[in-house]
Parts: sequence; C-alpha cells; structure tokens
Amino acid sequence: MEYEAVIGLEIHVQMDTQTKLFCGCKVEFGAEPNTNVCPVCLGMPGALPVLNKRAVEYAVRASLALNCEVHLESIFARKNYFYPDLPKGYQISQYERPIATDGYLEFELPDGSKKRVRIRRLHMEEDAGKSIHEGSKSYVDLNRAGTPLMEIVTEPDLSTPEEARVFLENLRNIMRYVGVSKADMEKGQLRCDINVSIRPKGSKELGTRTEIKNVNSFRFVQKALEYEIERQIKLVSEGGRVEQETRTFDPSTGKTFTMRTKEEAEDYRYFPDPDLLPLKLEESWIEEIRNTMPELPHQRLERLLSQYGISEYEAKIFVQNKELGDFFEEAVSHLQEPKLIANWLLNDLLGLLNEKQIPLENSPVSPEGLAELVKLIKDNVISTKIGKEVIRDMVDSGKRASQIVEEKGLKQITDESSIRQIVEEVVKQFPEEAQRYRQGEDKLIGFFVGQVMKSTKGKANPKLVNQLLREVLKG
Ligand SMILES: Nc1ncnc2c1ncn2[C@@H]1O[C@H](COP(=O)(O)OP(=O)(O)OP(=O)(O)O)[C@@H](O)[C@H]1O
Ligand SMILES: [Mg+2]
Ligand SMILES: [Mg+2]
Repeated sequence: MEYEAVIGLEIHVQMDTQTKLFCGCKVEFGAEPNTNVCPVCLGMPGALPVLNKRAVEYAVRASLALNCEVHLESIFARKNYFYPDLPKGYQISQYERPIATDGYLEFELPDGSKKRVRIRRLHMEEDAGKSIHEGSKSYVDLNRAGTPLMEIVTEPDLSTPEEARVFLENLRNIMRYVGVSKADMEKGQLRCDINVSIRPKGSKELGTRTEIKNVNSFRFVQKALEYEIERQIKLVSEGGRVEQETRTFDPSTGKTFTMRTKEEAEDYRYFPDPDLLPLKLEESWIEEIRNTMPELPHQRLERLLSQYGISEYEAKIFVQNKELGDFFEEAVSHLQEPKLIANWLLNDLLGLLNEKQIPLENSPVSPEGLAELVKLIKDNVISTKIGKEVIRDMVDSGKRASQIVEEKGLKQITDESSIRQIVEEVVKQFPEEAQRYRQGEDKLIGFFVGQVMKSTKGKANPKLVNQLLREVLKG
C-alpha cells in the first residue's frame, strides 16, 4: 500500500511591538530576567489588561497579507492551564471568534510549481514566561510573559516535508515584509507546531494526526516531518494504529518522542475573558491599513524584474532575503548599474562575508561603498581583476574603494604610450615566442598578455594590451 502525508501547521509569530499585549512593559530580547514586568503581566489580583492597539494593527496587517477575512468583532478568551511560567493560571487568547479567518498563502516550490495553502485562522494571544532549568534548580523569567503573539493555523493542505519548509520560509518573509515581526526562528520569534497524519494515497479521508510541538528551525521542520511520516507509515504497515498525541522532536537524534497522549491532553476550559470587552474594529480603520500595506514579496519580485532588468534568479534571491534586496536597491540608488551591482553583490561581496562569517547587517562594505567600487570598474579606473582585490581589501579593512586604489596605486594604466612601451619590452624579452607567434601559433598571445600583466601588476587595461601586443608582434 502506498501512503501520502497530510500536514497542517500552527505557527506562533512574535509581533515586533515596543510593548506587551496588555500592559506597557517593554518587549526586549535578552534583558535581565524579571525586569520587564508589572502587576498586569505578573498576574497580580485586581490588575486589569489594556489592549495594545499597535498589536491589533499588526494582526490586521498580517491577516490582509494572508488574504484573510478580518472580522469587525472578535473576542478574547482565557485558556486555562497550570504552569510555573504562567502567572495568571491562564493565557489570554482568542478562541471561537478570532480576529481573522479564511485566508490563503500562495508560493512557489523549488521545482517551479505553485502551491496554495489555505489559512484557517489568525488570532492574537499573549506569550507565557520562560522556565530555565539548571541542574537541580529551576528558574522562571517573566519578561516574555504577555508578549504579543499571532497564531496562524493552516488547513491540512501541505503534503510533503519540503512543502512545509518552503511554506514556512514564505510565511516568514511575508511577516518581515509587512513589518509585523522580525520572525527569526533562532530567536524564537517564529515557532511552529506540526500536525501530521498519513492516509492511503488518493484517499479523501483524514487519518489520525500527531502534533509535534515547537519545532524551531526550518531544517528541523523538514527533518521532524520526514521522521514522523516514516514512523507512522511503518506503524500502520505493521498493523498498528497512530494514536492522537503530542510529540516532541529531538534534533540530536532526528527522532520524535511522545510528550503526552490524548488521555493526558489538557482541558483548557476556554471562556470569554470578562476583563476585556469584545474587540470592535472600524471598517475605515481596516481600509486605512489596507491602503498603507507595504510591498509583499511577490509584488517585489515583479518590480525588481521590470525596474532593474536583472535575472529572475537574482531577483528571487533578493526577494527571499529582504535585507539583501534592500542592500541591492540602496546600492543601485547611488549608481544606476543594477546588473553590475547585482553581480558584485551576489558573487563577490556575499562570498567574502560568508568566508569571514560576517552577517550582511555588519558588512564593512556599505551599499554606497559597493556602488563606488562598481563605478571605478565601470569607468575603467581599475580593471575587474583589480576590483576583486579591492573588494577583498574593503571587507578586511573597512576602507573605501577609492582610498584603497589611491593608497596601493591600483589605477588602471590606460595610457597607450606607456602600455606600448611595456609591450615592446616584453616582446623583446621573448624573441623565440614572438617568432613562433608570427609563424601562426596564435594562442601564444595569452602568454604575452600574461607577461604584460605580470610586469604591470595586473593594472594594464586588458583590451589595450591585447590590441597593442598584436600590433607590436606583427612587427
Ligand atoms: N488529520 C489531520 N492531519 C494533519 N493535520 C491535521 C489533521 N487534522 C487537523 N490538522 C491540522 O492541525 C491543526 C489544528 O490546529 P488547531 O489550532 O485548530 O487545534 P489544536 O492543535 O487541537 O489546538 P491547540 O491550538 O491547542 O494546539 C491545523 O493546522 C489543521 O490543519
Ligand atoms: Mg495544536
Ligand atoms: Mg492551535
């Protein structure tokens, strides 16, 4: 029997607001434990939540970007459970009436085919604190308690681990493009619960799902799914049954393990939070947000292609990596040479940064600095070959291209009479080769070019060298 997998994701996205969802405490990564707290997020009796308007705006923006229907009325509910890092004993979330439902995200798979995944719902909720376990001791840090999150739930429309990974990468990009989250998985700003089941290929019925909690990298999402799908298929093929349960993924073994079974599942006893009124939105406010939506990835792709005439391959890299795309566009704003800039950015600067493990945001070469280098090459002040040397130096020293060219005397020799002089010397130096060239060994021209370049330390204009060599060699 052949099986296919059915996958649905629940994604938690940390909103990039200044303050928490229901109080004015700062949202800050890496602050001293328990410094960004107040009676509201500590769950003190009598403290009342006040909704953060910016968080609502972000949720609406994200919902619009995901083609969701935004509801004019939604309701905050209490999700009750007990855990040391949950001071109130409940989490404020949205349950039966989320802020948005029924959207979709369309994206491209590596083979070029398009895939559409329906978004079931998007709701707002607050994050819990953090438990830290060290040896026999446990600590609780409540800085994160009350941080605004969006939970985005897909329909079970994904069918392979790769699709799930690519979907998530696209979702992350959208969150970044609309500016609602940094969505960095490594920092826990984007977390994913994976629901997966299998069924006989072609069947329309859904199998029993397992849910793998809190997978925290794109690669692990794919790995966890690969393992879990295989585990379920093996189990069923041997006559067993998949139990509905919550599992966890261990990156060190690449396996998933049971966390809790259905019997142990919690009953959250959801009910509307009596401390918060139903959230009512003005249609006009939603329209205002719709009209001021930033550019989305697919829109940027089209624009990059038509505005700059770069290749689709290059444009896609810039779209997938927003900061890189921004770097490119800023460089082009200083010098209208998009193709050259794309080339030097992708082939040279990025390679050098990777080599030295410097993230783009800390690049010693600024967009303007890159533009300046490209201009020197374009204006024939330095050759392409010298340009490669200069950009390496720029990354090493943080100096500007013009300064390096000046200090090292790298300016291209374009003066015909000086090149002619060097060419004549070289030809004189190698009479035998010159003779053979004249007798028809045309490929020896390369040898002579090499010699001229050697004696000018690569600074002679290659076109001129070639032309003058042929002239002089002819005798
Ligand atoms: N049979 C199935 N196989 C795979 N995925 C499924 C299946 N049934 C549902 N799903 C997916 O599981 C997810 C269910 O998420 P949802 O938030 O609605 O509920 P939950 O997991 O029960 O609750 P909680 O939010 O407390 O984790 C959705 O992404 C949905 O597409
Ligand atoms: Mg779930
Ligand atoms: Mg959920």
